[in-house]
Amino acid sequence: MGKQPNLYAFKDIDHLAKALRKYVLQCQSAGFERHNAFKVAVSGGSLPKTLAKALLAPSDENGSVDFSKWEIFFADERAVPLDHDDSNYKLLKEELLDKIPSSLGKPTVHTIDLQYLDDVQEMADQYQDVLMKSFAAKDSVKIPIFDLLLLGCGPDGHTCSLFPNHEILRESDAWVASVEDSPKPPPKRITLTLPVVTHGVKIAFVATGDGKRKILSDILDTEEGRSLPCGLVNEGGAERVSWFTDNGAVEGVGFPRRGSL
Ligand SMILES: O=C1O[C@H](COP(=O)(O)O)[C@@H](O)[C@H](O)[C@H]1O
Repeated sequence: MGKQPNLYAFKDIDHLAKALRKYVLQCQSAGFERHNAFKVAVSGGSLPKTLAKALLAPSDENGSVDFSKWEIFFADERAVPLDHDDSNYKLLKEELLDKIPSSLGKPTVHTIDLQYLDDVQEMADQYQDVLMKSFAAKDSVKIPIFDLLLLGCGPDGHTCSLFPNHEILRESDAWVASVEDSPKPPPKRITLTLPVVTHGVKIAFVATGDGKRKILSDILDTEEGRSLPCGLVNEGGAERVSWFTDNGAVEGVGFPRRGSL
């Protein structure tokens, strides 16, 4: 059997957040060594709240967050104004960005271009240009390699705005794609594509609560689950993928757990 993703299960969100903090700080150090910056893609949904718990905790033996060298991109974004309740940016802003103390520095945050709200393909192309500018310091960059992608897992196995059985899963050229028919509202979105997600140096899923139990069991324990978007990320990212879960989400899941980071 090939290399496997790592599954970590914690007794509650506080313990998960502590471990997630340690993991992100390790990724941050690796990014700073690699290019004196930390390029991270962040999802919406339930992730920003847990992420904020991890990152806004006081500095500890694992180090401290230096947001001044962070470049934050959206793993997916909904085609809505930035102050709309469906905006992933709004969620991240309220949960995390607005609460960062000045002592931790200010991250660079790459939001969608609002002039393309009515044309999501243009919006995706423009966001891809933003990635190109950030990653393609050398002309030869074929795909952006994020230091870390922080992802959620929907109850249907979607991640980013990569939905089960959607043609977007076959996109192999574009770095950013548009979605006009998302099964989960709102329908219009942009998303990083599967090859970009699976090329990340590290890829972390955060999935908590009883509501995620069934889908985690499908993704991690069954053959069918391998073709779900989260299963495809597991397959492509293998040992570079880590799942941060709580006991409620993985009760009954047979996939072997890792002890510690
Ligand atoms: O629509 C979305 O859903 C997923 C999963 O959300 P969750 O609330 O089940 O964690 C999220 O990762 C994605 O960014 C978002 O646009």
